[in-house]
Amino acid sequence: MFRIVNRLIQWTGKYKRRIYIGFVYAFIHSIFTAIPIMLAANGLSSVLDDFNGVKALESRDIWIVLGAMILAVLGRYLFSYFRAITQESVGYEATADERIRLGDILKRVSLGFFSKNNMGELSAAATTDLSFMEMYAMNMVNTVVNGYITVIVLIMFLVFYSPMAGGIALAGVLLSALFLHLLEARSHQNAPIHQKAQDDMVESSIEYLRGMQVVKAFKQEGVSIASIRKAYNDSKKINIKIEVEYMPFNCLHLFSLKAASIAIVAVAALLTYNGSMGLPTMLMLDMFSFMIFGSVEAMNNAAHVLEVIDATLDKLDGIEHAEMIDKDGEDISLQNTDIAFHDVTFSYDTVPVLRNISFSIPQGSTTAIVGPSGSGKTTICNLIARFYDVDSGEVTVGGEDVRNMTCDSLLRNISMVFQKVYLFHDTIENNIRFGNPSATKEEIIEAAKKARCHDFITALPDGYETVIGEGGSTLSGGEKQRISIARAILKNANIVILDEATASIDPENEHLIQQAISELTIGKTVIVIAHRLATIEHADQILVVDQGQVVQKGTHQQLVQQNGLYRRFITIREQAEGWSIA
Ligand SMILES: Nc1ncnc2c1ncn2[C@@H]1O[C@H](COP(=O)(O)OP(=O)(O)OP(=O)(O)O)[C@@H](O)[C@H]1O
Repeated sequence: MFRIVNRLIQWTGKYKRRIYIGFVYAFIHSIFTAIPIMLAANGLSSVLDDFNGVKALESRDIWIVLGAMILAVLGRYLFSYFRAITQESVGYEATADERIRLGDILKRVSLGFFSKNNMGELSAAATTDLSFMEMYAMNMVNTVVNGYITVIVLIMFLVFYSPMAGGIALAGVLLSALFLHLLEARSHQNAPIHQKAQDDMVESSIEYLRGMQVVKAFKQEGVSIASIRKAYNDSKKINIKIEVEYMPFNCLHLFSLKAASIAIVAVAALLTYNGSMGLPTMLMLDMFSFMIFGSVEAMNNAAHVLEVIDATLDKLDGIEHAEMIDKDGEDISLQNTDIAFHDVTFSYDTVPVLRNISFSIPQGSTTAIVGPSGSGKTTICNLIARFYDVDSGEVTVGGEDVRNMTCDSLLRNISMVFQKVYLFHDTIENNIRFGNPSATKEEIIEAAKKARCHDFITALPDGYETVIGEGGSTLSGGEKQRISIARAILKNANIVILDEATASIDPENEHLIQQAISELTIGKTVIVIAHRLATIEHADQILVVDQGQVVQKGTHQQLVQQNGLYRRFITIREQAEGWSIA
């Protein structure tokens, strides 16, 4: 238990000093807890002396005892307050820092990390797991360390009056600690299972909500509900299993403390009966016996919670030690935006996706990448942005190997417009501002105008302040696309990577999107995964990709002369768009 508490304290990093100061306050608080009982016993002793005619009780003595008791009680609450304000907020502050740290790390790991790690697990780490830490971390430090500080201080007082009673109290605490240790061992096995059940619950809930449209369209509520129900059921089962398994240890832990209380009362009574202890001391020991273990009784709950915290810290450690793709990168300012692939080979796992690819894209030119689905077009774009690292060969931007650069310094130069637009659950203004956090409102409106979205935004009741539903669900596909282009226009990076929409958009929207893209790409180095004939035809260079290789390279005029994949591809597109090769 103390190992985990220590780990927890180390996790709080720069705040741990406040935790240690809190321990000192807890120690003083415990002394003030014992003092009123001693004073009450002293007062009672004086009353008895007066009653027995040994020494007359003076009113001054009564006032001194009463005053000291009031001061001790005030001292107790004061130090309890000091401890709380010093320690309690550490959990919230350390958790907030951890969330920011996780965000930074996740931004800098390879995208492969997200395929290898379960999304439910990652989401739970940043949400439910950290909320659990937020709520319980300091609570546990208080329960365990401050609890034992209180019990040790009270045992010391007890030993002062009766070594035997003190010995019994110590034996009770040690015995209860043994049962707690056994409970902890069980908990250690159950905590990861408990956490996995939690992660599965988060994962299936996210999956269910994400897939709601498909679920409804295919009337398959039953199928998706089955997996969510299984996750909830598993979580219920593990919680019941934990309760049942812990019951005997909980009982033994409490029994050993209660038995020690009773034994202290019995010993005190016996010593008083023998005449070796006065009545006031006996009453004081009785009072101690009822309150001494109060601070350690709740330790059984702490044992389990600490095991869950331990498993959570393991998980956070795993994320924190994830390899950052740019850990050796430097902040480099590019002199130009020429892009080149030199004999690049890449695989997501072991199966090669790109094989020995070489090409170059001069600054300011437009390159269209075409090819069948799954041929590797998106992968090429992902390598330019260094979402992954190549297996062999080299990708250079502005003559620099992208592996020499930090993600931030590389991505400063790149704007990406994805086919699948993601808008945050925030105002339209903030969604556009994402392209440049320091942009003024005027610059945002300017970008929105260029992206042809100003008119529809101002027609909304809250205009730029309109909060977009999660994933942009309150806007049409074309509107979302234009907002994402406004975001990229605002970023004003010199390289634009564009994944042209394949989904059919109505002609009016398509026209507006094309105008927005023209504004975005003026004077830039453009790489476009192209589907529209007009885009392909007007590109300065076309790369035809097939099965992970660049099989043809040239302008439209050059490639249509060749009897290759490009010609077949264009014929199919012409049929789809009703064109013919000139
Ligand atoms: N994250 C990933 N993990 C593993 N394999 C992947 C991943 N992304 C893509 N692939 C595989 O790599 C290959 C190339 O995919 P890529 O997305 O680059 O093709 P594409 O030409 O862009 O396809 P499309 O036109 O359908 O978008 C495909 O076989 C795909 O299944």
